[in-house]
Amino acid sequence: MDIHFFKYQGTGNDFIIIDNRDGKVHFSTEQVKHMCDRRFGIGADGLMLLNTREGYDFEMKYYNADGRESTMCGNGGRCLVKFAHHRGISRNKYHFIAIDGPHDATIEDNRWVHLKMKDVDGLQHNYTDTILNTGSPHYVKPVSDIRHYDVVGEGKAIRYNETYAQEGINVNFVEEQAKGIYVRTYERGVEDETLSCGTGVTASALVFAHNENGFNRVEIQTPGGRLAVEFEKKGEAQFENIWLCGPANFVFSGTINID
Ligand SMILES: N[C@@H](CCC[C@H](N)C(=O)O)C(=O)O
Repeated sequence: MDIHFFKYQGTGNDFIIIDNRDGKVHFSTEQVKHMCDRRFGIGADGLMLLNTREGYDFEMKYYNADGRESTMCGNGGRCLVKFAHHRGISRNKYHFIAIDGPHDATIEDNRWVHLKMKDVDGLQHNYTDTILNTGSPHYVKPVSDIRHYDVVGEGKAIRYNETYAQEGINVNFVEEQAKGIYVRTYERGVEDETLSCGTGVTASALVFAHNENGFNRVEIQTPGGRLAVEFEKKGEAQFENIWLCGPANFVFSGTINID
């Protein structure tokens, strides 16, 4: 079977996207894993289907590079909005459905995509570390000298410890900078460091705000580029009106045979 695909990236978190508005595509875990493979396939951190859904502009279906359907992907959501726009779904404000519920999004000056994330209520603490869910589960750990930090080794140790081994967790390492925070993420389902993780930088920004009262916009630097997270802090561990903002770009398109 030949599959026509589009490749997008948001701050270096890269995705294969397929327009499945005719509902013809149903992939197995092995097929998704093969397409995401960087040597034998197209190469990507994840794959998304743009499906139709009554009452919404579209439905987002997301798979990790390991081939399994997963929870919300923030950078993926931003890329899918740009893709929808490029495919002629033109809106001032997009309203789509993902696995964690409805999302709104806008495209600013044809460049940055602003994506509204689900409300967050409840942070768990483990000494200086914080665990929270921003659509996907995240572990946030403050570190120093982040550019030389062993993200893969330390990320794996947390992701595979006995608390998280079964369900998995994404692990974010965060260092405060003169302006905002620097975040590096070990991603579940990719089982490696990615250049950026949208739900991860959202989680890190909320933790940063949680520790440092008063912020409502956090500037974020990741290895793949710059993002920002805006939000309203409603209570000690309650956040609403959370927006993940950053670039999302088309890279290339093509056809792959997956027989
Ligand atoms: N890259 C993503 C997160 C994708 C889901 C994650 N790997 C998981 O399984 O929880 C993002 O930008 O949020």
